[in-house]
Amino acid sequence: MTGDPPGERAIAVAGLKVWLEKTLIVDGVDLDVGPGEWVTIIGPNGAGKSTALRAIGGLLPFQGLVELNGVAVDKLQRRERAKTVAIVAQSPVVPPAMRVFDYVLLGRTPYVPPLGRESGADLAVVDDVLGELDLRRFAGRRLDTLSGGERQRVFLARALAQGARILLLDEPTSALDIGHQQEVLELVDRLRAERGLTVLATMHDLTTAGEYADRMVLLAGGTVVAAGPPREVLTEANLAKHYRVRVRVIEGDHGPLVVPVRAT
Ligand SMILES: Nc1ncnc2c1ncn2[C@@H]1O[C@H](COP(=O)(O)OP(=O)(O)OP(=O)(O)O)[C@@H](O)[C@H]1O
Repeated sequence: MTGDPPGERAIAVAGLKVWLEKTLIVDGVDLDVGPGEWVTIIGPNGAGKSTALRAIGGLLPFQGLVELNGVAVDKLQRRERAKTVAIVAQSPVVPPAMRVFDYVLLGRTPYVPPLGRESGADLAVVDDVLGELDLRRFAGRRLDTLSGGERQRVFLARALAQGARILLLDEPTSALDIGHQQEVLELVDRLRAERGLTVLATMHDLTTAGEYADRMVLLAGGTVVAAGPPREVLTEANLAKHYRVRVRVIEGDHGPLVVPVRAT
């Protein structure tokens, strides 16, 4: 249950084009994500996944339509946008000496009045989020003393403290071992259910991506070349064509298992 009106789309993208340094990187992408849904964008290196995600989050200029909860992202003021959508970047730049609590508190910036300070309510939100993500014991620790998995949870905590219902995750598990990958993805999935979050992610591990996504979008050369439930996207033919690899796709308990096989 998300509390959203039925039939609404949390994210609607049509004809999205993004140029970087005069090069067309995202070339006419269409995609929709329903409230409470988890959609994952996959595709080979350089396909344009991060660029598309950043444009959808309003961080890059683009051509085409991007609506978040029915409002064009480029029409949202910065603060309103931050209350609507939270982005966890692939490798967020963090001040290394900053303490975990202060970093997560940055998520409350859109709620702090100009020239004002965070309220007691903001501090309480941060404390709640730290509790929910099992991070209270790290509240006073410097960010540069955390392990990769702990740091990834802190990035998520900051995004959650923002109070946005749409979460954009750019390779949320790339630096993590399989145990921590699972931990972070389970956490996102639980929060999605409990808070009615909508998730649009990019991921490289195809089997894991397929286990958590309701639907997938395969991007290659800046365009959508396949979209649908994991079973329809993660096919041997699609992966051979767009990743130039030989794989076996085996039916697993929670979706297709993608196993690379030697060419010779
Ligand atoms: N500032 C830039 N100027 C020109 N080209 C850029 C710029 N930034 C990125 N690119 C190019 O845009 C293309 C898409 O990059 P993007 O990071 O969106 O791909 P990706 O699918 O997320 O890749 P990866 O899986 O490697 O993270 C790449 O070829 C990259 O070199």
